[in-house]
Amino acid sequence: MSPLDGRPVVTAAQMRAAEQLAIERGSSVAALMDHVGRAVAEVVRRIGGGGDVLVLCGSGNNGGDGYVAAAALKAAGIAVRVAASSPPRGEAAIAARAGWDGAVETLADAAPASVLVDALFGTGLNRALDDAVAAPLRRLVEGARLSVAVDVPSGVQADTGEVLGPVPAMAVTLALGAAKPAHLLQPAARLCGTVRVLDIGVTVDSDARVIARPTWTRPGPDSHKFNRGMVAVVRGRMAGAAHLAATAAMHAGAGYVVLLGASMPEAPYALVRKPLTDDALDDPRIGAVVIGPGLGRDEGMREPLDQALASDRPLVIDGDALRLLTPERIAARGGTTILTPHAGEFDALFGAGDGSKLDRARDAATRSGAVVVFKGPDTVIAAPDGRAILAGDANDWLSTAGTGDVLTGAIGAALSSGMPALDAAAAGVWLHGEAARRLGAAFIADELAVALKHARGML
Ligand SMILES: NC(=O)C1=CN([C@@H]2O[C@H](COP(=O)(O)OP(=O)(O)OC[C@H]3O[C@@H](n4cnc5c(N)ncnc54)[C@H](OP(=O)(O)O)[C@@H]3O)[C@@H](O)[C@H]2O)[C@@H](O)CC1
Ligand SMILES: Nc1ncnc2c1ncn2[C@@H]1O[C@H](COP(=O)(O)OP(=O)(O)O)[C@@H](O)[C@H]1O
Ligand SMILES: [K+]
Repeated sequence: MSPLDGRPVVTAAQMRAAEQLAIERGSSVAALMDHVGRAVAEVVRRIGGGGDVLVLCGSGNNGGDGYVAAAALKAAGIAVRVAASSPPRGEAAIAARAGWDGAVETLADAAPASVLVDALFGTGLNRALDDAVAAPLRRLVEGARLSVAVDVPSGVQADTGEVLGPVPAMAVTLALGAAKPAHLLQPAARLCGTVRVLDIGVTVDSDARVIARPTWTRPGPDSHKFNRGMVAVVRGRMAGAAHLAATAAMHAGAGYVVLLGASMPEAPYALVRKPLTDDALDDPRIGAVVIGPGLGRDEGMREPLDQALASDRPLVIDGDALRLLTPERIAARGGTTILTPHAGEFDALFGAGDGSKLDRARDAATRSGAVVVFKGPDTVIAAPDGRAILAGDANDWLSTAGTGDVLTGAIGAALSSGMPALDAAAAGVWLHGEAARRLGAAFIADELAVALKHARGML
């Protein structure tokens, strides 16, 4: 469990609005900066192991935080130096600089220290780092035993997770007041190291949150196979993919899983096999229909897809099925739908588009009226009402064939248990991520499908 779990995720503009509200209620930029700088100093003192500290300060308020932190560290008896990229500009940052009574070195001349604090640029970064900043930053991070970024690593675009230039990876990032998208979205998230949210005395709220351990009830004395959740998986051209999704649904805890479009009994015998008929899809006990894994993109596959869309059952649509649809067609369906595209499927369905992965997922959810699980090394789950859930730090070993099919099955199991669509999508993503974390390295999708049961057992 990460300390970020369930925390709000805010953009730079939302953070500025929250800060503005705090200011209207009697605080000031200077007071907030003082609070932040002292809080940063306290963390650096605790994790710095008594080593000497070098604080790098930029021209904006991020730099202001750095000057306050340096003064507080010095007052606490720590050996600390400051180097700046350029002089402070805003009123609060100028006042913070005035509160630092030591020398200010240039970045080019500064020697490394055992602890580096990066307070060059935060949410105000508006262009790539110059070489004159990027090169010394890299040298000083490489020369430090521990590197700590204030708010975001300098060079990272807080809202989009883009990395503007050759930005070095930090060991720790202290997110001020709330997580920002860059703490979860790649490629920036990898450069943040361990992220901790520092309380800065500002109340933030957001309709975007970090994924958290789901609430997913365990079977009880009243449970039977149908009320645990019944999942129907539609088989297509590549039977293995539907099989993986079905196995995943079973190990995610569904009570009854049926593979539609298959008839011969074969192991696992717990998986029921039936022909795909309208009747089979309209079984009112079905809590989720899963279609798409290995379906095939040829015209012949439109018929089973049409059958699934016409059913009034909650639907999880993945893989090839996404290539045969349009957002308008999905929206016209009504009812509960979850889409699980990877980047290629997303672009094909919704267009390449601008904006962050979070913006694009939200836009896709609005257009399709569906919950969209935009997968990848980071996963963004968005609902048509604007709510979003971000999952970072996935196990990169998930980048192997069939793991998406496993995710689809896990989401199907959660949806069939009666969870609302956004919660079900998040529960599936969490379970999938946790199973992958437990498996470690070089696992295959078949093992991942089985390992879901260990993650499910934790809930
Ligand atoms: N608001 C508040 O109440 C509080 C905010 N807080 C803190 O403030 C941070 C946000 O501060 P901020 O908005 O001043 O922006 P910041 O990230 O310091 O840098 C912007 C400056 O850098 C410049 N610049 C940009 N890109 C550049 C580049 N590549 N290379 C070179 N220069 C570049 C740009 O100037 P320009 O050159 O564009 O005129 C601008 O002057 C936030 O992350 C948090 O740490 C806390 O103290 C709590 C209270
Ligand atoms: N580094 C990574 N690269 C690609 N996918 C990743 C990575 N880390 C995690 N994943 C996850 O692995 C799964 C891959 O799904 P997908 O691309 O649909 O595979 P398949 O179609 O073979 O089943 C998704 O859940 C995705 O979020
Ligand atoms: K920074």
